[in-house]
Amino acid sequence: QLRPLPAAAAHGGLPVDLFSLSIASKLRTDHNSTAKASTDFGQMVKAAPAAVLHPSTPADIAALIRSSAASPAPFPAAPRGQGHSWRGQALAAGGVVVDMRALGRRARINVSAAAGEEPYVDAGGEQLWIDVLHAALKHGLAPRAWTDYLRLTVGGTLSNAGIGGQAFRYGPQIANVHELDVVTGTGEMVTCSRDKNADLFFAALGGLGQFGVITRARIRLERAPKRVRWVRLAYSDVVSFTKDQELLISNRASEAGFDYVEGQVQLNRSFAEGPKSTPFFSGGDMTRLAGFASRTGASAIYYIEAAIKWMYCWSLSFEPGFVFTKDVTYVQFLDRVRQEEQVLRDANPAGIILMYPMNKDRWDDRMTAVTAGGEDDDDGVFYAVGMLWSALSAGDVERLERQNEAVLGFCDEADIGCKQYLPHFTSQDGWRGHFGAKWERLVELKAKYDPHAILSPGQRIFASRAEKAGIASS
Ligand SMILES: Cc1cc2nc3c(=O)[nH]c(=O)nc-3n(C[C@H](O)[C@H](O)[C@H](O)COP(=O)(O)OP(=O)(O)OC[C@H]3O[C@@H](n4cnc5c(N)ncnc54)[C@H](O)[C@@H]3O)c2cc1C
Repeated sequence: QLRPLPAAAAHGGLPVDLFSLSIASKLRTDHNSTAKASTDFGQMVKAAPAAVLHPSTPADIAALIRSSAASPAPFPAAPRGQGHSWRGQALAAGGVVVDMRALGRRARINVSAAAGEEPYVDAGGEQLWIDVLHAALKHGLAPRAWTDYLRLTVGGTLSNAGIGGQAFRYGPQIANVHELDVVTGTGEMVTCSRDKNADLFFAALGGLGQFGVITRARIRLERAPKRVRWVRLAYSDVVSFTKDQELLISNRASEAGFDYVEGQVQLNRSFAEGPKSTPFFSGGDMTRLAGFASRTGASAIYYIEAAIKWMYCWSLSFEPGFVFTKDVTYVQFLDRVRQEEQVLRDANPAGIILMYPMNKDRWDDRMTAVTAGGEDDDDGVFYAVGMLWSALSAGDVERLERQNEAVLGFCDEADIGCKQYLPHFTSQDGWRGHFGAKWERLVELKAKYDPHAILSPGQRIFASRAEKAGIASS
């Protein structure tokens, strides 16, 4: 059952004059359109917008936002990419959801591969990473930093960070962007980069949609390998597993050809409950792994997943005989989660745990995204741990939420410097703690670029003027 998003629909509805603007024909108010924009991938919350905008150009988005900003009661507006959020981050209760994918009906991916110049791609914020990949590959090129799953939009992942197994080496996707076009919360269309309107550039990258709508990103490209060797190494103890992960992300190893390093934890019991084979592991491999798990009595089997351009001999401590390799095309490798997703959906497992080792120095601290660990951490390594649970039956959501809270509570008590990726808080104190030293700057930039708190209200970081008035009068 979907829960209504609390405290979000406090303003007085859309001003009628919005429908007299040039964008009127692009606003949909029918039930189908608003219902689709009322929830997201997580299906845990719902909040209906009054209308959905199908923009043809970034100027349409600017017109919408200007109209809100000029109204005596500004209404919320949220860009929606693929809606692959799960806490209502792309919803706009009573306001307008901007269906970014409508922009992509025009070809908005342009690759620049002039001889002697560093190649890049200009991609619309609404474009899917899989389409960016295919466009770049026509020139033998590809972006360097990926999410594991490619059917997410450029604007959606750049608003968070965009992490995957390449981040230890190249940083998250936000660290691989040269320039952005952004429509701010005052309806201005601004081009920004490290040298031009730099405060907006750094704010928007990892900015949870709070400072502007990203309508174009210039993304760094490099020559794409045709094939890669995809490797999985199995471990029965977590200490050897993490020691080897950290060895593989060290400079020495990455210079030796490792482009991608990720970890996966498979709970012992899931050998009985999970799929009998996967696109990577054959039925025979799974039987051997299940035997290994039961022989060692380990509560979990840990895999390092890596991609290398050539086979490399290294003093790793994986279980002898438990190295699995596959030679695949680069596209098969990057798009591997697509196939695995189907298998996992059919097998209906309760979830998977991923562990990505990261080098902190590949993250640019001027950007809004925050990372775990303190400045005094000597080794500069932190882990992104993804606990991807699915609720399969009634009561599961509450149970899983309690489980997540317990994990966060444990990290707190054990003083493990931990930050949420794709964060969710119900109070501003929670957000203040999340952003830490960046919070005051964030408040200043919000006042500059979205003074009426119009944008992406589903993140629930800043209250709109109407909400503040509601809070004051209640
Ligand atoms: C199956 C699945 C796999 C995933 N895999 C990964 C992964 O490997 N790595 C990773 O880092 N993350 C991953 N994620 C998380 C994902 O990156 C985020 O949920 C991301 O926001 C999804 O992009 P989207 O296009 O669906 O964004 P939406 O859910 O549509 O939007 C997310 C937020 O960004 C805002 N927004 C959307 N578009 C723009 C824009 N153009 N400009 C400014 N703000 C915008 C929205 O208003 C909202 O607040 C995954 C999520 C799912 C469901």
